[in-house]
Amino acid sequence: MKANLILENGVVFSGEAFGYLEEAVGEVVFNTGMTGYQEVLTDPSYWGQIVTMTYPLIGNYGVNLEDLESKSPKVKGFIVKEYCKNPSNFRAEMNLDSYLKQNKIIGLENIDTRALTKVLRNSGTMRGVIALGEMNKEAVQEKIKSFSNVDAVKKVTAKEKYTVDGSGKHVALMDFGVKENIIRCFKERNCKITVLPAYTKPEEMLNLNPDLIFLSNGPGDPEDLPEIIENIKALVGKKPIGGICLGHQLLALALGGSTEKLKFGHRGCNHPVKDLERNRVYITSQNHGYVVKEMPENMVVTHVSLNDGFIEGMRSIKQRIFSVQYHPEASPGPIENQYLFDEFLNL
Ligand SMILES: NC(=O)CC[C@H](N)C(=O)O
Repeated sequence: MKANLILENGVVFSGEAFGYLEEAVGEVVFNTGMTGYQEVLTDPSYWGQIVTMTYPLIGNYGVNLEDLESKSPKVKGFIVKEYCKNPSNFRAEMNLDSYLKQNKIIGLENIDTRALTKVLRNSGTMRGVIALGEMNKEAVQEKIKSFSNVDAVKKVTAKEKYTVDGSGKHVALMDFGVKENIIRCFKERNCKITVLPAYTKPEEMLNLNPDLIFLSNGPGDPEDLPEIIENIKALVGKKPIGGICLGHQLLALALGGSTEKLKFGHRGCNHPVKDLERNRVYITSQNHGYVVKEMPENMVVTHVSLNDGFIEGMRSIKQRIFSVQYHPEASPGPIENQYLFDEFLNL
């Protein structure tokens, strides 16, 4: 079925719909990973976003039900140059089309994803609509204007607290839309993990008497979460705190720093980052549209992006706080950054 991606600035890309045939509106972003589409689809940080992959053939190893970062796909729509109809892999349980159909997510193929990516890089991330058939300009603008992602964290956080058993250190993990592999990485280190809903009060966190408070990744703009920022302020100095991505941004805001929106974000598994403490460069997995702009007082920068120089990590030895903007848990991407989970636990 013919379908169009219509961007906020009026640019239209025509292709064919696959997956679940229902119109979608969201923020259009690109991911430069060559592989890892299952992990991208199910990463809750993509809530509210239509993701386009720059790699031209997606779906060739199919979909299994093991490599998921949450129970279901979280993207609003998925755009590819070509999706593979006949995957070949011993773990494949279905193809991408069936997976998207089952989960009510629209796909769009035969799009010149390189041209689309160039538009987003030149003009910046913008909202867009995947429309089935024609849609007039007014209707598009109407849909785009009414789109909001401020409640994203509420939609993806755990509804209730739950525990993952372990005999080692106790991690109280605030779930803003946590990726499963973060939990797996703590599990591999024998941790007991208590996963708590995003709006859990600081007293309840402290009553657990954890060894580490951990702030997860998650969707949306960190500045849309003032109540959570206040809750984090009440935890600072009382327990060691670690954070990844949204967790890192919220920590920066709670400590008096600021964040800003990047022109087109960092999304992919091939982003070079320099660890300034080790004087080494690592290739990292990333998915962020916001970044820490002004550092909080008393925090030092530990990691920087070698693509554009933005802050990728920060630490306070005195307050036992350490957080990174990128994804040391990988999934998808290189696993060489998982040493940071030991650093979180060393806090
Ligand atoms: N992966 C994340 O936690 C993303 C954080 C935030 N939503 C951003 O886009 O910057």
